[in-house]
Amino acid sequence: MSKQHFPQASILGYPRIGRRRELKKALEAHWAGTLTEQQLHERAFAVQQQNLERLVQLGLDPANGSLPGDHAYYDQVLDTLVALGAVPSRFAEVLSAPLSTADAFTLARGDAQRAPLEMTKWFDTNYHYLVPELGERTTLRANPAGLLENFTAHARAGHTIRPTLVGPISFLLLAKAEEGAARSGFTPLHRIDELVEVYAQLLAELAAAGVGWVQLDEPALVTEAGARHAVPGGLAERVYRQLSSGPRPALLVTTGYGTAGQLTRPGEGLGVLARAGVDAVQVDLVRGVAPQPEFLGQLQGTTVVAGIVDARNVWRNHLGASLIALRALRQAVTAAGGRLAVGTATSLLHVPHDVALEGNLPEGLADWLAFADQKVSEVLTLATGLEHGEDAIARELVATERALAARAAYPGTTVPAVRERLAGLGEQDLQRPDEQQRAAAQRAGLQLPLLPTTTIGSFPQTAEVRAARAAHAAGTLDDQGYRRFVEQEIARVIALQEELGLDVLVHGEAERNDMVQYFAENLDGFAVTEHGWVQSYGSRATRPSILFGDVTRPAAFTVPWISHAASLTGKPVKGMLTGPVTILAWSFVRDDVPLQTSARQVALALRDEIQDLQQAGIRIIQVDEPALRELLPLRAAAQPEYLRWSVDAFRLATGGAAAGTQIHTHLCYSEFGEVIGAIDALGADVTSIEAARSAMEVTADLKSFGYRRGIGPGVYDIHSPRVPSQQEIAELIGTALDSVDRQALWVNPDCGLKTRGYAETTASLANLVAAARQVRADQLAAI
Ligand code: MET
Ligand SMILES: [Zn+2]
Repeated sequence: MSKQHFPQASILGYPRIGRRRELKKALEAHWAGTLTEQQLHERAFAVQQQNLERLVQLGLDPANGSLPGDHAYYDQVLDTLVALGAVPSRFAEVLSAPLSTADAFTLARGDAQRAPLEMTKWFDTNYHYLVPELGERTTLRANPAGLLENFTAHARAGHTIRPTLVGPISFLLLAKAEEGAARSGFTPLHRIDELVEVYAQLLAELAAAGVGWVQLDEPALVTEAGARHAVPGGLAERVYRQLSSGPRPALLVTTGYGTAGQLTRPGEGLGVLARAGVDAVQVDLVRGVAPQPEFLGQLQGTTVVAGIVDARNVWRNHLGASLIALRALRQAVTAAGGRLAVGTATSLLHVPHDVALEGNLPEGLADWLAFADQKVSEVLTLATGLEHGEDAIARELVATERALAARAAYPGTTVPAVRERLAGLGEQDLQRPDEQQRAAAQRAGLQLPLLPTTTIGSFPQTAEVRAARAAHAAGTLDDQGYRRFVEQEIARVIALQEELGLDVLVHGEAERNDMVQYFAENLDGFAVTEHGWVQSYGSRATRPSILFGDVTRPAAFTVPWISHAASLTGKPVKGMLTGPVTILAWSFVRDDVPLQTSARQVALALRDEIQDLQQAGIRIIQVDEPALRELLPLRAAAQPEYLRWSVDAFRLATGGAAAGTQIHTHLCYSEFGEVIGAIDALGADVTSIEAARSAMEVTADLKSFGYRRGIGPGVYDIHSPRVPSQQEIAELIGTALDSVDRQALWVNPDCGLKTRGYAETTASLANLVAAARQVRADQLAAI
C-alpha cells in the first residue's frame, strides 16, 4: 500500500482552554450547575471553532489534515479512555461503556463514594493527566461516537480535523494496575493485544466515516529500557504493523518529549514505525536527537514530521539555524526514501495562546517571544523556506536575527555582577555547620515539644483575599491600604493558629497569588504575563512567569510579612520561600543559558533573603521544592547530573543559614522513591512530604535509605474537603513512628491549605493537633 503524504506544515496540538479561558469558565459553570450539558457542548464547540479559524487564518490548510483535532474537555488521556471504553472496575457499578461526557467528569472528579482517577504529571511537564486503571477484566470496547461527532461537526463548518488519541502503548504504560490486580503481577501492558483490536476497530470506523488522518501520540516510545514507562523491545513494531494492516485513515504517530528508541541510535525508532506501515512519524528535534542516516533504514515513502519548533518554551525560533538543520535532515530522510515535513516538537498545549494579547511586558521582550500562534507561523515559515528557499522567507529571517541580536544586547540579559558572584562561589558556600552542631543549637533555641505540629505555609485564600490582591493590582487599593489588609489577614491567621495550639506558625501567604509568580514579581530577570495561561489539569490553568535575564533581588520581600507575623506571637514563625528548582520548573526558562546557571542565580537571591530573614530574628525557614521530582530527566543517563545541580542549588540557597536556623523543605506531587537520595542530600533539617494518600509509604523508603533528620510525612490530604478524624490522624502518626525516630517526627498536613475553605481547615487542624497531643502523651508515658 502506498503511503499518504502528510501536509508540509502542521502542529501536533493547540491550547484547548481558549484565548480568554472560555472553556475553563464553561466547565466550571457547568459543574456549578449554571450551564446545562447542552450549553457546555455548544460553548466548547465554539471555543474549538474559534481555535480552528485562528489556525486557518494563520495559514494552516483547512482541508488536508493539518488541523489538529486534539480537543478535550478535561484531558486527552481521559478522552482516549472514553474512546476505548476502559471503565475502571471501581466505577463499573455507576458507569458503563459507552461513557458520556458526564461519565467522564465523574471519573475526573469522583463522586460521594469514589475518589477520582489519580492525577499525575505528563512526562516531564507541568500538565497533569488522569491515570487510567486497568485490571485483567476491565472492559475494552471501541466507542468512536464522540470522535466521529466532533469530526463531522467541524467538517460541516469547513474544517477537516485530524482526530488525536493517545496511542495504545503509551496508554497502557501511563495506566496503572487496578487495586487487587497488582498482586498477581499483572501490569496493564498485558492487555496490549486486546487493546490493539479496539484501536483497530476505532480506526476502521473513523475511516468509514471519511476521516483522512488520525494522530496517535506515543510519547512513551521516548523512554528507555529500565525506566518507569519502559517500552519492551519489538512491541512498537508489532503493534503498528497490526494497526497499519487493517482498514484505517492515514496514520501519524508522534513521539514528542525526547528521542524514540535508543538514544545511541537516533532515527532507529522512527525507521521501525515507518517500516511497520504508518504513513507519517513525528520526531522531537528540540528535546530529542536528530535522526542519523545510518540508523534510519528504508523509510518507504513515510513522511517524517520534523518537530523543530519548541512547544514547551516561549522563545522565538532561530529560523536560520532551524532551516539549516531541516535541510540536513531532509537530505538524510530523502536518501532513505522518505519525505520531510515541518511541525512542532510536541503539542502547543504547553504554551499560552498569543503574545499579541500581552500589553505589559518589559520593553522589547514581546519581540523575542513566540506563544502558540507565533509558533504556528514559525512552522509555516520554515515549511515555506524548506520548499522555496531562503529568499522566500527573507523578511522573517532578518526579523529573527534582529530580535536575537537585541535580546543578546539587552542589559538585563547578562548582568556582570551576577556572573562574577557566581564565578567566585566554591564548595564551602554550599556547606552548613555539621548536623550535630545544628541539632543542638536548634534544640536549645527553639524549645519545641516532641512531635511538633505545623502547616505547610498557605492558609485558605478567601474571596476577600483574592479581591484585595486584585484591587491592589488594578490600582484601586493603594499600597498602604493593601499592606494593612494583608497585615490584618496575617494577624487573623496567627490568632487562629495559636487558638488551635499549633507549635510552629506560618504567616499564611495571603500576599501570594501563586508560590512562584510572587517570587518572579519580586526578582529582576523575570516577567509576568497578563493572559499567558497554560492548562495544568482539567479546568485549571497556571500563568508561568518568563525568565528572560540574569536574576537579581532588588530588595528583601518576604521579610516584612514574616516579621509582622513573628511580632504577633511568642511561638516560632516559619519563614516561607519557594526553592530555585520549583521557581524554574513552573516558569518559562531561558534558552540562552544552561538551566543550572539560572538555578544558581535564583539560589543566590534566596540566600540573600534567608540572610535578611535571619537578621530579622526568624529561626525557622522553609524552602519549598515541590517540583524537584518533576524536572527529573526521562533518560536515566541524564538524571545524576540533574540531581547534582538541583541539590546544589538548594544547598547554595540555604548554605548561609546559621547552625541555629532550622531549614525546612517541602515536597509534594510525586512518588519520591527515585529521588530519596537527593532529598537526603538537600540537607534540610526538616522535610515535610506528601504521604497521606500513599499511607505513609515514603517513611519506610526513607528509613531504608537511612535518612535521619526531621521528617513531616503529611497526615492529611488537603486535596479534598474531607475532615480527617483525630483517630485516623493518630493512626497515621503511629504508622510513621514505625519507621521514624520519635525525635525526628513532625506532624503536618500534606501541602498548603490555600485551596481549602476555613471550616474544613479549622476542623482538620484541630484534629491534627489533638492527635499529635494524644500520641505525644502516649510516647512520653512510654519513655
Ligand atoms: N508553602 C506552599 C503552600 O503552603 C507550598 C505548596 S507546595 C505545592 O502553599
Ligand atoms: Zn505542597
